[in-house]
Amino acid sequence: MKLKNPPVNSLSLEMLTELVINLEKLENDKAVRGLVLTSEYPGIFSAGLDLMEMCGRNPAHYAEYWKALQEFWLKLYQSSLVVVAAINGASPAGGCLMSLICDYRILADNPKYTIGLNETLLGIVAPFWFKDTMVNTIGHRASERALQLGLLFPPAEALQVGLVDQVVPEDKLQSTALSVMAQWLAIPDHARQLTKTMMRKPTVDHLVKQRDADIQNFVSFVSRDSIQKSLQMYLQKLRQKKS
Ligand SMILES: CCCCCCCCCCCC/C=C/CC(=O)SCCNC(=O)CCNC(=O)[C@H](O)C(C)(C)COP(=O)(O)OP(=O)(O)OC[C@H]1O[C@@H](n2cnc3c(N)ncnc32)[C@H](O)[C@@H]1OP(=O)(O)O
Repeated sequence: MKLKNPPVNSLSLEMLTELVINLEKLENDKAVRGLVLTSEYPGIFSAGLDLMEMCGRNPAHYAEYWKALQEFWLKLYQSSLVVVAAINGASPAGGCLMSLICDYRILADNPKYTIGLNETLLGIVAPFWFKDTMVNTIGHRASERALQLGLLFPPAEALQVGLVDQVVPEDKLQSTALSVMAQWLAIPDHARQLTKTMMRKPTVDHLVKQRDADIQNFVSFVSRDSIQKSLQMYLQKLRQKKS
């Protein structure tokens, strides 16, 4: 599955909705057992959540957006398919989250392709289920440091901390993803799927139990004037970077 939402594959409401529909289709197709997630645009895997969905909108929109993000996370995290992320570009915040919910992550070796949950740099806070997903991957101490500092790791550091499973030359990314997929598909589906469910259930239950409260938290947090100002300033900085 190729992410395709120019210019930076930000996770807009429309993109999240399409991703969920496509995932459902693949899950229901008996001929499909695995999925490689990559970007149509080498250089950018995904810029994460679409900041335009979080700026200057009304509470009903924020609630709808957050619910769609939760839905996407729940679908992909619980997918019965083998999901391999072939990360061919920068992967900040929601882009990193999307990689973390796959079963295996391969990052192309390019110093520009940084990955991490950098929310604090925007003056916002990674919600508990982003944090849980990261802790499940790299452990508590490394997550605490990475989350507080909003670290974006270049490939060698991402590998060292365990945020990705493999770093490979850019031209070997897709072939490596296919050989990793073959290795995972050699395991009987039912045994692998039950194991995945068992490993992920506590994290899934944590969100499912608090879904509505989490939406309310997001809506009231993002509606604050101070948060709106931080997000606007961040967007301005991104735009000024060009000039
Ligand atoms: C008690 C505690 C209570 C806690 C309650 C918690 C409640 C929840 C809190 C809220 C949590 C919200 C979580 C958010 C997670 C996120 O994902 S936020 C998004 C973070 N993303 C980023 O920081 C990435 C920003 N982008 C970049 O760094 C770069 O764009 C790039 C490296 C991806 C690509 O660089 P480059 O190729 O040079 O492109 P640019 O010129 O920078 O960008 C082109 C174009 O795209 C726009 N853009 C970039 N990113 C985004 C984005 N994420 N959303 C929307 N738009 C984006 C950028 O502004 C440019 O636009 P223009 O062409 O200038 O118009």
